[in-house]
Amino acid sequence: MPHILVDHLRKTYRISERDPGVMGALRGLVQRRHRTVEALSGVSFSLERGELLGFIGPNGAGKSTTIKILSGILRPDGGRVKIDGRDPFADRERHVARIGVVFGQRTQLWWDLPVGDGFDLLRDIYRVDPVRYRRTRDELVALLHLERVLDQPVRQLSLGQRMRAEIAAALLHEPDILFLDEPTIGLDAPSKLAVRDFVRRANRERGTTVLLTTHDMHDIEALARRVIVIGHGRVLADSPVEALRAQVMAERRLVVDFAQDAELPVEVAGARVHSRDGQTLVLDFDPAQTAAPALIARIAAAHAVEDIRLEGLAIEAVIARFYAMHGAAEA
Ligand SMILES: Nc1ncnc2c1ncn2[C@@H]1O[C@H](COP(=O)(O)OP(=O)(O)OP(=O)(O)O)[C@@H](O)[C@H]1O
Repeated sequence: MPHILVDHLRKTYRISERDPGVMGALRGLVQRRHRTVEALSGVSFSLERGELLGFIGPNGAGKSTTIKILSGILRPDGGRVKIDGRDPFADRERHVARIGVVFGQRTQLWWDLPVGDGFDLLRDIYRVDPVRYRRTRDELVALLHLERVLDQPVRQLSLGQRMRAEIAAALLHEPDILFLDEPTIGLDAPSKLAVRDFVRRANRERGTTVLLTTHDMHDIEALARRVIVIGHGRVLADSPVEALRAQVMAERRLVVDFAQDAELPVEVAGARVHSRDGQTLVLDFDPAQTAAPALIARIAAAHAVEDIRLEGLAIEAVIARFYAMHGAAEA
């Protein structure tokens, strides 16, 4: 059985609605109206031990709902989840002992307590053996550079310091699985790099299974080999990052800088003119139809050229195209 099995997961939220204004509020006291939002409409996937999965999708796609169900916080309305053979909601107590969860937007530490005291409380909550705890804590403190913040209350930390403390807190009990919901949100570049580096190491060196949701495609490029794209509560794609790129991106792009006095061609055989700006021409072409070396040679032979470069498409653009192809706009 896979480490994590998610089978036709469904979740619907019920939202109470009222008409605007005082009359609406009064009417709402007597008669409540409800609307339902289908957050997950049959999500299925599985993960083997030690995988690192990027879980992406536009706002409102159902990513956080999935993580809340996988971490035993929410009960699904339909479908099945098995993690290490356990049902996360029904078997919550044993389940939480084996997982670590980080929600980028929320803290699991105690706002007014110094970081180190919060760690000690978690040791007691998870009943971690004191010797193991000291070893793991010291290791995490060193790896995440937390030495200087251990005595500081959480509310005084910068966002980057807090996020590093949150990640340490999620790992103090040495879980096999880490759920990270937007762990790099709002962080500056060095803090993002530190978080990514740490997550990569936890996955590679400890074999921790990681499920990561993010809107930062650099996180995906740096960490995930496999991605699941979800939109409108459904899995739209489940594939290696490279396969997703290839599927969406049949075309490649060639940028040609012509010499100062050269006249730019109106058309180029085998390519489509995407744009022109001064002496620069941007061409799109299908590599299955036109070989890049032949195209470059043809242009260089016919024109005075200063520079030619082939561009890969940034993962952001790949994902944006993918959403557009599947009509997966923001919910
Ligand atoms: N507690 C809730 N009550 C009502 N509706 C909710 C609740 N939580 C989520 N939803 C709705 O369920 C849908 C899925 O939300 P979810 O938070 O899982 O999406 P997401 O992919 O994590 O989005 P984001 O990228 O914006 O964090 C959305 O339409 C959202 O408005």
